[in-house]
Amino acid sequence: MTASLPAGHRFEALDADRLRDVLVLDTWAFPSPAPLDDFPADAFPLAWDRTVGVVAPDARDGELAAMYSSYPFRAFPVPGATTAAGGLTWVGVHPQHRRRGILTAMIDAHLAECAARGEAFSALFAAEHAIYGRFGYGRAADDLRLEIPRGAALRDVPGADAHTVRVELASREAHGDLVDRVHRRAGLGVGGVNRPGWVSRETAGLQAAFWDDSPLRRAGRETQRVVVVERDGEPRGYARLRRKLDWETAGPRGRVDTGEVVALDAAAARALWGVLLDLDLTSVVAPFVLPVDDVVTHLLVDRRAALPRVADNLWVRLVDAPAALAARQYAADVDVVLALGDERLPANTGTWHLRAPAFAPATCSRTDAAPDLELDVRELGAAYLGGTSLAALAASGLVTERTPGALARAAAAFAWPLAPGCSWIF
Ligand SMILES: CC(=O)SCCNC(=O)CCNC(=O)[C@H](O)C(C)(C)COP(=O)(O)OP(=O)(O)OC[C@H]1O[C@@H](n2cnc3c(N)ncnc32)[C@H](O)[C@@H]1OP(=O)(O)O
Repeated sequence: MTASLPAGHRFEALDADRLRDVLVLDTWAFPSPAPLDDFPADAFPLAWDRTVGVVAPDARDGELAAMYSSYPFRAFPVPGATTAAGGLTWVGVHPQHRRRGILTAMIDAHLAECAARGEAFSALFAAEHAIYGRFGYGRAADDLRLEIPRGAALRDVPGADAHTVRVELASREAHGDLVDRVHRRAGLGVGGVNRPGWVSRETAGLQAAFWDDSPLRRAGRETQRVVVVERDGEPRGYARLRRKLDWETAGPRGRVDTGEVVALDAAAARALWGVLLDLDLTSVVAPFVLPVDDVVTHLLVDRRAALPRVADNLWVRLVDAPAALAARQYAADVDVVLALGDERLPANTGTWHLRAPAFAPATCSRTDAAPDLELDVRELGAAYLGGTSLAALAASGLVTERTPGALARAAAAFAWPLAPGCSWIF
C-alpha cells in the first residue's frame, strides 16, 4: 500500500537556494514570532540532498504546500551496535493543504528512500503523540523531565571533589570538540553496555545548529553558557545552560534551563550537578531531556521533589525488519520465530526466525516454521531499542504469544540494561 499525493501535486527536490521557501513553509507549520530574517542561514541543519518539497497545482513561484527531510545517521546506536538509519525531520504541511493525505504520501516516499539507501529503520521525534503510530512507528524511548529545586540534596560520590570546574560562555570553537568527544564516550555507557538511541550530531549542519546561539534560540533567556568538569585536565562532563532571572517579593526566583547534562562517570556527574544546583539567584534547574535512568535519578536524595515527568523520546519505524533485527544485539540468548504484520511495507510481512547468543551478533531470516509470537511492525519498532517490553505490549493486547514461554524469553532478550534515549531533539 503506497499512497500518492493528491491529484496534480508533485514532489520537488529542494536545494540550499530554496532556504527561504523552506522557512516560509516551516513557519506555517510551526508558528514562530521571529521574522524570517532572524533565522540563521549559516547554522542550518538540513541535509539538502534528503530534503523534498510538495508543490500544489496552483502554487505561486517557489510556494511549497509541504516538505520533509531526513538526517543521514550512519552510526545510530542500537543495542550493542550501531547501524545506518534515517532521521525523519522537518515534516510540515501548510494548514491550507492539511488532511488530504500529503503526510501519508511523504511518509511512503521517505520509507522508500530509507530502503534504497540501506537504512534499516527510520527514527523521529514526534511533534504530536498521535501522528505516527498509524504509519508503523512505535514509541521506542522515553525521556525524563525534571524541575530540581536549587540546593536539592545529592548523594556523595567518592572522587567528585577531585574535579575542577569551568563556567564559560559556550562556543563551538572553544567547546565543540570536547562536547562531541564526551557525548560520544558517554553513549558507550558502562560495563560494555551502550545506550541505544544516543545519537551523535553526525553532520556539519547538525553541529552548526547545535551551537547556534542566535536570539531566536534564547526565548528571553541569556546567551548559552557551559559548565565543564575536568579531572587531571581531562574533560569528564559538561552541561549547557541558559539562566533567566525573575524577582518576586521574597527575592530572586531565577530558573536554569539546561541542555545536555552529560558525564562519563558518577563522580563527574556529582561534580556537575553540584554546580548546576548551586547557582546564585536561581531557584530551580530544569534539564531538558534525560534518559529515564540518568545518573541524576540515583544522585538525588529526594527524586520526588524534582517533579519527575515522562515524555516520549524516539519513535522507530522498521523499514527492513530482518536487517534491523540482525543489526542489534540481545540481552539474553534468543531463538524465536516472529509472525510480523506490516500493511505499509509488505516485504516485512511474514515469519522471521531470529537467533542470537546474549550480547553477540544476531541473524534473522525468513522461515516456514510456526510462529512463537505474533505482532505488528509498530510494536516491533517500539521494542527495538530495548526500552519497551514485549511482555508489557502483550499485556496490552498488542503482542500475541503462540508458544508458551516464548514471550518471557523474547521479552528478556529484547530488553537492554540501559534505557534508550537521545539527548537532543532532531
Ligand atoms: C518528525 C517531525 O518532523 S514531527 C513534525 C510534524 N509536523 C507538525 O506537527 C507541524 C504541524 N502539522 C502539520 O504540518 C500537519 O498537520 C501534519 C504533518 C501533522 C499532518 O499532515 P496531513 O497532510 O494533514 O496528514 P494526512 O492528511 O496525510 O493525514 C493522515 C492521517 O493522519 C491523521 N493525522 C494527521 N495529523 C494528525 C495529528 N496531528 N494528530 C492525529 N492524527 C493526525 C489524519 O487525520 C489522517 O487520518 P485518516 O487517514 O484516518 O484520515
